[in-house]
Amino acid sequence: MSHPQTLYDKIWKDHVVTSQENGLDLVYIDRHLIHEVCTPQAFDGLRAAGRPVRRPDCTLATVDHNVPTAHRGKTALIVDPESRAQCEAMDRNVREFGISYFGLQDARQGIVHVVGPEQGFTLPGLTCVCGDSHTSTHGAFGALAFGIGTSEVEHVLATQTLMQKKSKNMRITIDGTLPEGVNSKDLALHIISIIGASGGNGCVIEYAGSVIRGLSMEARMSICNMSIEAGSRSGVIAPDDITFDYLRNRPLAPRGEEWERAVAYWRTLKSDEDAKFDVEVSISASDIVPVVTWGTSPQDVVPITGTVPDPATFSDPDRRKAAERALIYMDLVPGTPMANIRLDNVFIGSCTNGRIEDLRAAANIVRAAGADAAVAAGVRAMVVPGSSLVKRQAEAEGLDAVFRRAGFEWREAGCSMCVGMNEDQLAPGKRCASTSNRNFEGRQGAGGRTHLMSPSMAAAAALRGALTDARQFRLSSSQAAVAIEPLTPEQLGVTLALSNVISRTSPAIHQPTTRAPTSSASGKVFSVLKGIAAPMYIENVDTDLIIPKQFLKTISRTGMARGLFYNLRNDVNSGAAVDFILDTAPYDKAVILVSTGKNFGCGSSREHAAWSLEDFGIRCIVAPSFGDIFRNNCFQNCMLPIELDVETCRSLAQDAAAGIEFTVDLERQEINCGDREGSPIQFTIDSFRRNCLLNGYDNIAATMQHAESIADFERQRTTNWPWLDGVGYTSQKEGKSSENRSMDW
Ligand SMILES: CC(C)[C@H](C(=O)O)[C@@H](O)C(=O)O
Ligand code: SF4
Repeated sequence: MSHPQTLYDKIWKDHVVTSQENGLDLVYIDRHLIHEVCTPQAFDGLRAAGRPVRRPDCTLATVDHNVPTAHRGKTALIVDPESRAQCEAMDRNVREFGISYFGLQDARQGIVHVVGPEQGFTLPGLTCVCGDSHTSTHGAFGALAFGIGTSEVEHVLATQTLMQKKSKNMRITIDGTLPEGVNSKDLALHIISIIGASGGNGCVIEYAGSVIRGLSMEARMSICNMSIEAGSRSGVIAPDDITFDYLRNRPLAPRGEEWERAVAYWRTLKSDEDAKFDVEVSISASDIVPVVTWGTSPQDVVPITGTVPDPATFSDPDRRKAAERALIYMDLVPGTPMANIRLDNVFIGSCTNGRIEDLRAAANIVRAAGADAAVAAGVRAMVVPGSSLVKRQAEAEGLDAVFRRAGFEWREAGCSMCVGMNEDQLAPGKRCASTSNRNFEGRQGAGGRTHLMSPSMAAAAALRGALTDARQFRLSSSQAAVAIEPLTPEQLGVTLALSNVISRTSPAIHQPTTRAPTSSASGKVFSVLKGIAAPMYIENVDTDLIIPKQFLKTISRTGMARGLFYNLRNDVNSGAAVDFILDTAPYDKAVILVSTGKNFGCGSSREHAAWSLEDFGIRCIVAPSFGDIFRNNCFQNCMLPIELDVETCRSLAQDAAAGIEFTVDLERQEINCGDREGSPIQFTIDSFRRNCLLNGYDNIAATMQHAESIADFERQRTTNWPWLDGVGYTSQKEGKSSENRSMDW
């Protein structure tokens, strides 16, 4: 009998193109979603090396982070020049490389993680990546979906594969019944508060149990979306009839006989009864209440009926320090009842909670508050649908009217104030109730203060002008929501307004030339690094803190040192430099960073974090643990992330604080400094990564040595899962050849 397997094991096994002796696997990628922030440099890389996109039929593009939400003009009308340049780069790249694209004026445009499922691009059993950390969202379909950095985006565009190390298996089982007024966002935040923001490091989380089985697809997406905030690479939920019902007739889902075949396969995608998980967590649903965050990490969760915690009560010293810092940033005093905290802004939207069910939940609170319900005086409340189709659906149901009547702004689709890369930013010192996923320092705007919560809680907060228990607002039967007519498949594909059809073409596979691994174009290698190390004592240093959003709006890879730790180095209001270790001698020449706090580089997949450190001169980071995507991004840039236990990191930080010079020797895998000579600290790096760094290999060329195996895998894939090939949008606009047709449908 074969070894019992988890769902993750099964998907992984089905996608291994070839296994390396060093424990890494070359994994085939079925679906690649792309957006404008993390791709310009990847396309430039392809162009420079003369490489094509291998599978345009498996790639789908949209614009979301930089788009205005006040209007829907052409790309050329985007006011901010950097935002415009990123969107224009996307317009150009999709055209040049022949990729299906939902541009700014397309009726299907939206946040990449809303668009993929909406179109049936996301399916069970597949591997899905995107240069975005919340790619974990797509795991709700029983897919293995994870975020990657820009170099890996380029790798996938060129090879349709990634060299990956398999993660551990973690299962979180939620049984029982969710109490009334408690929803999937409360559940997601509750989970993170229990396992912590680094609780899922190195793992893929499978969500299981009766509560998960009872959730809608949209609720499951919200939960998988937040997996990254628990430090895990991905979340996954076994597909079932709820999944299949959601997908049936979506524009890119298989049809007819192929649908039947797909469903039969999808039904096998579940963990075997006695499969072993490396980590198991059980949660009782009845323990969960409506929650909000009080601090600057998504793990800082408290019931809305509770009070701001006192850091002195935290036994873990690092946690205590982090809490003290968070309370200063959030301008909160321990013991303050959460429901007494007044607000300036409310943001309802994002890839966590910008779907139709989220907007219905928020609108139901407004309806329940009565005909003269109104946003509290002095509060600015925005509703930003996750996609243009969600917006259209909400308008068909009259939700926009409910919001507008009460004084909410009804906007166009995009990421908006979740990250503030467009005009929608939280002003310094302002406090926002937000349905997004990150309450990091400066996340919604430099100096802004974010409280995370569910859509119903955010709507209730908008009406009261303070954090509020949404259970106060109950719909009477006469106020119950009107009958809901979902958009038809035709509307989802927008075939009436736009003459695109979905066609199954035999996939055009574009092969890059096979080359032996050569030194990377940059010529960078890593062997021995000597120099000053700077200590850092913050837990969960997120990549927003390493480099804030305004520095992601570039289309180049260079000149990013200016953005490094920008909000720690500069006063939020005046922009003037403040004391910061990296601006103080001798640390202004640091080549190594030693973090005593775990989970360094958590959060966003922005490779800009690695680029900015490197541009500053830092090529090695030592920490007790790393965010998975950040760690990979370091390797891609010939930088060395070294994981050591907390005690060793603390002791190295002491040496760093004493200004002692360090030597990091990758060949020997050891760190020497001061009087450690003779008894160096040992570390381990897997042999593949080590070789790449020592020799400065071009990873894409290394992968293309397996060109034959990749082609074999693709042939087998066409036989086993034909629905994964060649499903794409084909423009049938008359008189336009595929070369010169507009991709901005
Ligand atoms: C811009 C992108 C890299 C980023 C992410 O990876 O998450 C963004 O979506 C975010 O939410 O911070
Ligand atoms: S987390 Fe926010 S910024 Fe990132 S993809 Fe989702 S909505 Fe966009």
